[in-house]
Amino acid sequence: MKRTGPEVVQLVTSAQMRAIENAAMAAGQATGLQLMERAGEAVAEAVPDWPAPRLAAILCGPGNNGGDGFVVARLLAARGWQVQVFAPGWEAVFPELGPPGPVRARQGTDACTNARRWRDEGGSCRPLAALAEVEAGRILVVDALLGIGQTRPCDALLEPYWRARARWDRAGAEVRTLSVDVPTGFDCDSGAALARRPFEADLVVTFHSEKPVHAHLRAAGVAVRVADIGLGS
Ligand SMILES: NC(=O)C1=CN([C@@H]2O[C@H](COP(=O)(O)OP(=O)(O)OC[C@H]3O[C@@H](n4cnc5c(N)ncnc54)[C@H](OP(=O)(O)O)[C@@H]3O)[C@@H](O)[C@H]2O)[C@@H](O)CC1
Ligand SMILES: [K+]
Repeated sequence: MKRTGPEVVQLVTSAQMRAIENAAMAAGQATGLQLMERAGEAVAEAVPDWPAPRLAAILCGPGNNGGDGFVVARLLAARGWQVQVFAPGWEAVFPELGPPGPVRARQGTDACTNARRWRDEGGSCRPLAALAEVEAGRILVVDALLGIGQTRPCDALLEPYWRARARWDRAGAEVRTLSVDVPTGFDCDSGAALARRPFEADLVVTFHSEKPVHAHLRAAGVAVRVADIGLGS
């Protein structure tokens, strides 16, 4: 019997990932918007085809990780999913979110372009606190709150999710969880927790290469999928 050694995975840090993306964009290989679209497509492809009724609760943060989430929202809605987007910091694009809070999305980004596209195609957003109103049923939670850009504690962003999750679990809801790139609450490069209770993903879809955090997650039994978004090897 042929013996095989442990799988060797090439890990890429957040800074290396940004350099790879910037080099591809500078070389005209892809625009940031195209990379974001491919990232969102890869996540949407990883979503299981659940029978209806099924709700995708998509949590979109203020940066480009949130931008990936808006792409996923659009693609899942086109696939017939009921979609609700919860988007802290996006009050400038979605007035229904009410007055601005402490988290603010930056304007003029690729994430902003995708937030506007979601709005222009008829999508709306709700504040994170409204997660508590989601009826317990078959729920897919897509965590696009924070990705490789997270460097500081984020308990305030996760608290509404954990409160809603406790209620869903008590009511016997069928909940699955998917994180875009990096589960919210983890430092990408050290794998250290940035929250008392980081997001717990059944599946993480990351792009181009695994980052150090993914080795920690895989060791803990989390499924990690690496998607090719056309950045070369
Ligand atoms: N072309 C590309 O680059 C591609 C990127 N892609 C995707 O982009 C992701 C990286 O995007 P990113 O760099 O915008 O970082 P991200 O993780 O969204 O967070 C930064 C934002 O969050 C904020 N923030 C941070 N901590 C916070 C906290 N505790 N609580 C509250 N807010 C907090 C922070 O705010 P600030 O620090 O400015 O106050 C900033 O606004 C990457 O993971 C991948 O998913 C793909 O589409 C492929 C192409
Ligand atoms: K995430």
